[in-house]
Amino acid sequence: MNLVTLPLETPSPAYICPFDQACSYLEQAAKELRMEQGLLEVLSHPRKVVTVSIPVKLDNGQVQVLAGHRVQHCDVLGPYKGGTRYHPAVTLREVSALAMLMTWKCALVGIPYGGAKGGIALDPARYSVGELERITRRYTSELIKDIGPSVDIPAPDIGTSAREMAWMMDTYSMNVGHAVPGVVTGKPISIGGSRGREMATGRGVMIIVREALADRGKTLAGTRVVIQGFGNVGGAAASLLHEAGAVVMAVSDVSGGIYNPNGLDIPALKAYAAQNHRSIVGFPGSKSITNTELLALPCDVLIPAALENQITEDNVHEVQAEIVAEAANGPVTLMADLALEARGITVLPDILTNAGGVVVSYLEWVQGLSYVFWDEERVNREMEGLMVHAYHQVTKESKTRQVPLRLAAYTLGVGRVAQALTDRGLYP
Ligand SMILES: NC(=O)C1=CN([C@@H]2O[C@H](COP(=O)(O)OP(=O)(O)OC[C@H]3O[C@@H](n4cnc5c(N)ncnc54)[C@H](OP(=O)(O)O)[C@@H]3O)[C@@H](O)[C@H]2O)C=CC1
Ligand SMILES: O=C(O)CCC(=O)C(=O)O
Repeated sequence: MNLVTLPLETPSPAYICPFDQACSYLEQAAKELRMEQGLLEVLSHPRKVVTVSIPVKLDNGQVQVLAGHRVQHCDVLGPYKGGTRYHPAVTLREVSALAMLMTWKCALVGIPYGGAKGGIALDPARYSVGELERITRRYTSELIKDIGPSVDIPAPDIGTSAREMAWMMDTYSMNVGHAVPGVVTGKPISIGGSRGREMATGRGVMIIVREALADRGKTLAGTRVVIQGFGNVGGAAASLLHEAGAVVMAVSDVSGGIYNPNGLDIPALKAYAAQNHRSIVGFPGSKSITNTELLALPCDVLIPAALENQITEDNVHEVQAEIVAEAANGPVTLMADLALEARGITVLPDILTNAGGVVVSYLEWVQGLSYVFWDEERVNREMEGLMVHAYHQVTKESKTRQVPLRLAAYTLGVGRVAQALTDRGLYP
């Protein structure tokens, strides 16, 4: 069998490779499942890796060539599914790690998808809207044979939103000659997007945190929460937790954090951020803090909702939370994960905690394929049902196997994919 092997990157001394970490978690699950070595080998490699050059004419007339990736990890359960990231730190190994997480995430929550992820190494803040549109359209054209509603379905991730999904859908549709809403999810409602998708990942985070608190005999009301990241996921989680009575004491974006021990007025903060070019620093009644200080604040629930590798061996001893809820993908490193466990701090793993986004993407795809669109209340109800069910399966698995929640989530997700591979005869 010819397996795709990823090129090595030149690491800085502090570099923690997300793909190596993803493989380590897979290996732990494989050991727990007593998986055969050959099957582990298959699951450790993405099925397909596409890297494209994206030439773009900038507004000043110069031409720049960007690198774009789409990694398809495994499609045994259904079409590949996963977001598209625009961020300067995007690399092929990062995208490959995120694609692998998507495979386990979809299997864990029981939706018929495989895992994929895409990304372009760029800082969207440095490009005009016109430039971003040209970049997105060219990236989509380059991937035209690799995506499609029954092949691979992109969605938003860091640095992208409904706007980019509309450009992707339009470019794909122009190429095939008719409208194909199902080629992306997270698109605007006017072209077949789902009600509830924009808030879905944050809503899922709120639901999982609520369930974890309930297991401890607690409720969201009065729970002290700290959130790193105030974008699609962190912003929605902050709003919904605030609405549910939690005290959101601190939030941050790339420029830094703000803190008020009595709780931030999240609706007022959103209005302030919208007027202030989306930055939150300087919000009246709050104290400015760094992202490093934010992660060390005493609180009940710490929610990293920005990038990977934020809680590491270097700062894990500073964490003063009872629960760390991974809203971002991979925000806690492998070593930090072990240290948190040793200190009795519960980690709600990313493949469970942030799955609300892909669940509503699935509901969007189902609505589009059936040409029947639901109200937001129904979308939220269906999503909540799947998330709560997955949470209880993970906690049960954790008790049965006597393993932390992450390993329990992995054994469920990886186990289902391995079973499907075996049943389909793809792994004789
Ligand atoms: N969107 C989705 O549906 C899903 C997203 N996720 C994951 O959630 C995470 C966040 O994604 P999303 O909210 O969509 O992305 P966004 O681009 O909408 O928001 C990212 C947020 O993180 C902030 N940020 C960026 N860099 C840093 C940093 N170094 N320190 C602190 N904050 C920083 C950004 O600040 P600023 O705005 O100032 O740049 C912004 O507030 C990612 O890990 C993503 O993979 C997981 C599941 C689904
Ligand atoms: O909604 C989707 O399809 C993908 C969401 C995503 O990228 C993620 O869960 O990390």
